[in-house]
Amino acid sequence: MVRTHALGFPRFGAHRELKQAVERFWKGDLSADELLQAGKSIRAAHWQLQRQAGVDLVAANDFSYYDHVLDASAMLGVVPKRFGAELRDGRSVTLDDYFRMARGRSQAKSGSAAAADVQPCEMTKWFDTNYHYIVPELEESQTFRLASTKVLDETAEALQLGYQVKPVLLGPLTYLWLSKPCGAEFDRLSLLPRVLPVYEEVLRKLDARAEWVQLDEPILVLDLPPAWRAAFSDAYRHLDSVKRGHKILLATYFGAIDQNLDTVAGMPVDGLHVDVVRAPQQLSEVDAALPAHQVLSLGVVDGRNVWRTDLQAVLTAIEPVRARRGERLWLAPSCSLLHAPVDLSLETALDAELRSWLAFSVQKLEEVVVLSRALTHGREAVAAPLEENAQAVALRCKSPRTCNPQVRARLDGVTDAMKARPGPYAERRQAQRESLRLPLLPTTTIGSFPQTAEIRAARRQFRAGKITRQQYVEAMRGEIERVVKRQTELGLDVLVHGEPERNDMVEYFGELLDGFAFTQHGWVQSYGSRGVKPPIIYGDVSRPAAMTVEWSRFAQSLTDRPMKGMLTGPVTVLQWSFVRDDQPRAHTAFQIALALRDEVADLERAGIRVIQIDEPALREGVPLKVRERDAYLQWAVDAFRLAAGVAANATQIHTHMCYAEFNDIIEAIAALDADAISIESSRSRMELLEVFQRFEYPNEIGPGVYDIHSPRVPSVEEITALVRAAARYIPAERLWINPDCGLKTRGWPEVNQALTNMVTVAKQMREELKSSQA
Ligand code: MET
Ligand SMILES: [Zn+2]
Repeated sequence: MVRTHALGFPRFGAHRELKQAVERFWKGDLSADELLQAGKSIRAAHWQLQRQAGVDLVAANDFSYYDHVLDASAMLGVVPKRFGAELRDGRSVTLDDYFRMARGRSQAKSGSAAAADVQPCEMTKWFDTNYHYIVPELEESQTFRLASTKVLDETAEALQLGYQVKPVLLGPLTYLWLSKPCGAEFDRLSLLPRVLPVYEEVLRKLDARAEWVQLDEPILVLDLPPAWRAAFSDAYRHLDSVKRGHKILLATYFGAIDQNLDTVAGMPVDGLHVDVVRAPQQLSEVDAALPAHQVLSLGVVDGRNVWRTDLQAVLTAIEPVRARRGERLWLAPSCSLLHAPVDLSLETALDAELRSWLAFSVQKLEEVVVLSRALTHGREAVAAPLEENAQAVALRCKSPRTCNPQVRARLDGVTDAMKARPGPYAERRQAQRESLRLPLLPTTTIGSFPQTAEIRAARRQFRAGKITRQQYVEAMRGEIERVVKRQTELGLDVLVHGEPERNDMVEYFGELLDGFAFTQHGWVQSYGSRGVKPPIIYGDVSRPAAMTVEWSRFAQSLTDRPMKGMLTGPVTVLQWSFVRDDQPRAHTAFQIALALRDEVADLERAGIRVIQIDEPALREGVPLKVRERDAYLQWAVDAFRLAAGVAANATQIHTHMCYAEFNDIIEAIAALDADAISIESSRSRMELLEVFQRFEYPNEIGPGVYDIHSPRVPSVEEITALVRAAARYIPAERLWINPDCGLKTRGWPEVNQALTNMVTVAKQMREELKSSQA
């Protein structure tokens, strides 16, 4: 028999039951007991779904009330000082401690410590996914102790319900790698000997009926420093020597093990899981290197995307492995299904053809089970499902809906000249000065203004057919008028229309482009209780009609000041969607770029003189492997340039980036050749300034001076200090003053105050500069 298992299942629930429960708990509408009860029934439901799909081993401890890395911190007793000293020695981490670390507060019981605000732990992206984890903060003198029994409890729970269960833990090396030092830098690897005893204790206490324990070490697909590689062997040798009865499955995913293979193959673990969707080339290598007595678990179904697997192709690739390895071959999705929606059968609005191309978590597990039966009993044993699968795969391949000959022809005709503006920056700058007549240190915002309850209500009513399109458009125009008037009163220099008509910066464009589909329930967790519903790009992308021009034209008609057109860039649209897997990502990015290029041209024709193309996701697309980075940056930059290249010299192209550190890709950012960039900096101020010290950014730049992730209003003094600091590295003639990001999540009172302060600073500094020049 070829065993099947899941590395992890989505936690949210198909109807986001967990999100609702957790948020009600935070509000105080649910007690801790009720929340725990909700968690229990969600876990039971998910195990049930896995069993129904036919999987042999279900996962436990893949569930989380917020984040699995935070769960690991709780297990190891890693609680930074500011969350309470008494936690350091002795007591277990409670639900309140846990949520305070995650978000600065727990339940809103007024007056209690749980409600008091404290600086939460930082959040950052989990490898190259859109999932954000809570970064562990470690001290050089850090001690560890078993401070949460979650993994033991959830394993017991699954056993009690009669499941064959495989508890999942974040591995010790990956845990240390993902952490950051609190305070001075030190070698996190030095903490390994202190972490291991807690893992040891967990292994000792885990119910022996859970035969296999999965330890996730995704850092094994990174280019690891030699010391880390060496530490792996030591750590796992140690765990192997202390474990009693359990077997360890070491799980890697998101890429090839590459140069870490020698290390991995020599480790005394009982099994290894590898991702052969992202890295099919490693299959034969790993199979050859791994000793025959070890289990090889192959991740053959894409855990990161929504397409059905070509089952026959997979079988052809893995049948030889089965012949060699026998019972010691296992099958699973490539990684945890955390990154995939739950169940396709809930999608009743998708057309039948498109649906037949897709597989969500439940369907992916069913695919794994069919593959296992084919290997165990021969392909004939599953002839019907294989045939049905082959037909769907073939139909998708042939479907005219995936291929638009005009788009392909246009892509073939793209020239280098199309990826460059007509003139160099110096020439453009001159032309733009004459056309825009902006003051020194111009002020602007990033695009969105608060999405008020009225705006959201109007959109809901329109979608539900309760108001007409005309009424909806009138409501949005009213909002645009208000926002333009407000900006004029505030004295901003380059205005925006406020994006009231956009629910989401990618969805808005996806809905207006051909080649995109949308789901009703295709949620994936983004962080904590937040989810996103990424569009599905299934076909060649084209733009049937202008997408933003009427809104921008209307907004510009209300003012003499320049109105910024506002587009989402090709790489961001790509990154935040489920992308087709039947052509290179770069091709899809270029198709989106061509559609945006037409939009840029149309905006220009409509009299828009400043156009911003947002690329907040440019950084997160950077591949995990160093050797793949240049190729990515090349096409990502090219896609942006293809979209922007059509603009005349006098049209000012802006871009915007946030959500990440940009130090290591600053050259690529400069290569975008945008006339101006606004970039998040108020949270990572020092780092950004360091970059400017090292690298002279050639065009105009607006480092954010207002942290829009917080309700705090920055004072005139704070903003002044930030602008002065930036002016040390960037000549004032090339400096803009703007917030970190869009204002859509903020409230009007704070926005009014913060922007008033921002404009005050700009005016004061202009006077200062004038008198110093005089
Ligand atoms: C995540 S970047 C957001 C940019 C967008 N223009 C906005 O202002 O909301
Ligand atoms: Zn942003």
